[in-house]
Amino acid sequence: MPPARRIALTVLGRVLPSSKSPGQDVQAALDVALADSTLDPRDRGLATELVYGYLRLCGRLDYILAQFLKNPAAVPLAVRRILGLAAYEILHCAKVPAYASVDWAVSAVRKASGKGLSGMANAVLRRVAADPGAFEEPGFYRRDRPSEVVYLSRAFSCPEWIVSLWLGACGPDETRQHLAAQAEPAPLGLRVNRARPEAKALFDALAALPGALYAVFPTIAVPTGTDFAAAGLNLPELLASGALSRQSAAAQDVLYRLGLPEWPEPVFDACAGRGGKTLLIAEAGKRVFAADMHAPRLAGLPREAARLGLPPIPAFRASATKMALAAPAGTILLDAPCSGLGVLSRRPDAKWRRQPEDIAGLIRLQGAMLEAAYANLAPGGRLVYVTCTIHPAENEKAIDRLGGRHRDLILDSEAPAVPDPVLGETFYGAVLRKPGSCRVP
Ligand SMILES: C[S@@+](CC[C@H](N)C(=O)[O-])C[C@H]1O[C@@H](n2cnc3c(N)ncnc32)[C@H](O)[C@@H]1O
Repeated sequence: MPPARRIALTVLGRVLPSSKSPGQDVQAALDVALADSTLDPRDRGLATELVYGYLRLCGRLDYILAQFLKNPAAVPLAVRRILGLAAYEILHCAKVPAYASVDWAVSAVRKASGKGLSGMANAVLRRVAADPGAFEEPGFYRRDRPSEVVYLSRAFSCPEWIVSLWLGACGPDETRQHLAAQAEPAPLGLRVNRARPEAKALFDALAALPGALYAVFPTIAVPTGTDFAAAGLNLPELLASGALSRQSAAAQDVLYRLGLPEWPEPVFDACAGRGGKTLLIAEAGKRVFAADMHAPRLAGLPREAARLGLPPIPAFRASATKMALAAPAGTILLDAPCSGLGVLSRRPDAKWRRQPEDIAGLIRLQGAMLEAAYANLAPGGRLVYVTCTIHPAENEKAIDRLGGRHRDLILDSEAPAVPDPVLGETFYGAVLRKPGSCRVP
């Protein structure tokens, strides 16, 4: 089997949940598989595209293939995955000729399960390749007159429980926008290091890239696959020198929508993870310190601060549910662990790995964090709550519950979890205030 497909199938086997495993995080599984391999850069790119593309669309691909199989349930899982990956290539990888996808997949099926199924694989994939336009027709997914939830789930490759949740929470129009966004690749988000003197010139050059989707200083979004070299920009060098960082544009945008420049200092980023938002806040000229429950996630922060030419950022391991700040913070940022349903275009594994029963535990954790943060907030201080999900119980209702317990809490502003057709990702945020005036040093 060609190496990029072999790696992609191995990674998918580790990421998608099974009776034996809840499935691994896609980027972690891909990093391990690529580190073990000797793939050239082109094949690494292809393996990455196949893994992410398949995860985005596998619900829809399974449905398509099932229409051409006599008894889909009888086809072994390994064979279904090979067919699904080849169907993804045929329908979505313009650079790979369909005959090449059919060839490798038929040989792989023969190797995995014998000659009988390879004939079936050949026939099915040729039928998929014969009329790709048929799968763009809504009627293809409605032949048996399914419910709206089942139809949307098939056509947009999204589990039924998420479709139902969104229909109930935001109605049919917004649901379709969220569904369309999660079925497309997320753009490449970039953050210009505004602490650098050349920041404005670099921003202007990036904003002028053909196809640039979003450019509001210091944030840029461009389609994946944008040719930076053609515009005279050396992306690896700009990243290595600290002039630029990769960061989802929607993740940056939510902080500005929540009034970042006005947040009182110092800012305590209590769920800093690898420090994406911590570093943005530091680049914006704010004093910031950071914590996370998982120490290894914080390990790269000193290196990142040095890359960006920032002073060292104090960081420590701590649970935000047991916050005990020695000195009060002007702003406490809770970029809370959540179900991630707003960033499925970037993390498509989450829709297959998350289960509806996970939500109750997340709501409890978010509630405990909000409670602890509010208790640690100085009078006049801000509590900024952010999630990357589209789930009212983790968003507005989490704030309502906190407000129900603390009648003095003031809701300063809110960034609702509405669809973003340009950036393809949805964040929620709220800025809460404790009465009084902020007198933090
Ligand atoms: C949404 S991610 C943060 C992403 C990060 N702020 C960024 O911009 O890159 C949520 C983070 O919460 C952390 N976390 C989970 N439970 C926690 C807890 N009880 N206390 C503090 N952090 C926690 C996770 O380790 C994870 O890094």
